[in-house]
Amino acid sequence: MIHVDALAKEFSDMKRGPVYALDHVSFDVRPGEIFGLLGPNGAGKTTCLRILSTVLKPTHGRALVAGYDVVRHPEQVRAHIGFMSNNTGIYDRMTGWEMVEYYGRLYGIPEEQLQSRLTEIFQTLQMNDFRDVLGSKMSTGMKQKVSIARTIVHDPPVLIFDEPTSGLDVLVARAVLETIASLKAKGKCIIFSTHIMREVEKLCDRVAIIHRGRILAMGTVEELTRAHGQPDIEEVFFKLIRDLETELAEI
Ligand SMILES: Nc1ncnc2c1ncn2[C@@H]1O[C@H](COP(=O)(O)OP(=O)(O)OP(=O)(O)O)[C@@H](O)[C@H]1O
Repeated sequence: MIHVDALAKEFSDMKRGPVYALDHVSFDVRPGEIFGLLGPNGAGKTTCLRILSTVLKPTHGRALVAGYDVVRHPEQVRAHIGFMSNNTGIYDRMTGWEMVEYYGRLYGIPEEQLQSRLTEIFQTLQMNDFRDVLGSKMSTGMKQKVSIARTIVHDPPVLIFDEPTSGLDVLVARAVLETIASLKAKGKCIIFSTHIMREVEKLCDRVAIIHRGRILAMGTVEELTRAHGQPDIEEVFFKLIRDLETELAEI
C-alpha cells in the first residue's frame, strides 16, 4: 500500500547550506499494518510524511501510495489518503459537524451518503456531545477528535499521522491511540511519526528508527531489541543514535 524506495529530500537553508532532511530511505507498509517512524526532533519524520501526502516533492527516489506515484499522480494519492498533521488547524467559526461535513464535500462524498457517514463517525469517536460547539470554544481534545474525523471522513485506505498525540493530555492521547488501533482493525494501512517509545511498543507492528534523515534500523520491537542486544526499544534507540553520532564525530 505504501512503497518507498531510496527517497531523499534536500533543502537549501540560507544559514546552514544544504540540509539532507531525508537521506535515501526505503520501506513498505501493508494494509492492516501500523508502521512507526521513531526519531528525535529534526530526524526527517515530518519531511517523509509530507512527501507521502504530496505536500512536498522528493529530490530523489520514489514513493507509491495505494499504487500511485506521489509525484506523477498526486491527485490520486490525495484521494486515497487521510493526512493528519500535528497542527490541527480548526476553524474558529465552524462547529465540529460543519467542519467534518465541509471536508466530506471537498472529497466529493455524495450528499445522501455524507450525512450517514457523519453520524457514524460522530458516534464512533464519541463526538455527539459537542457536535454543535464552535471551534473557538473547543478543548484541545475536542479539536483533536474533529481533526481525526475529517482525516477519515472519506474512508481512505491509507492513513498518515504526524505526531498525533503531541501536546495532548494522557486521556485524549489514549483515545487517539485507540482510534488508530481500531482503524488498523478495519484493515487500514497506517504510518505515523512519534518520539514516544511507549506508543511504538503499544501500537506499532513495525518501526523504523530514523535520525539525521537516515533509517538506522527497522523491524518489530522484538526483532530490534534482539538484534541490538537491548532490553527495550528506548535502549535500542539511544544506542543507535549514540553509535551514529560517534561515527560522525570520528570522520
Ligand atoms: N522547508 C525547510 N527548509 C529548510 N530546512 C528544512 C525545511 N523543512 C525541514 N527542514 C530541516 O530538515 C530536517 C528534518 O526536519 P523534519 O521536520 O522532517 O524533522 P522531524 O523528524 O519531523 O522533527 P520534528 O519532530 O522536530 O518535526 C531538519 O533539520 C529541519 O530543520
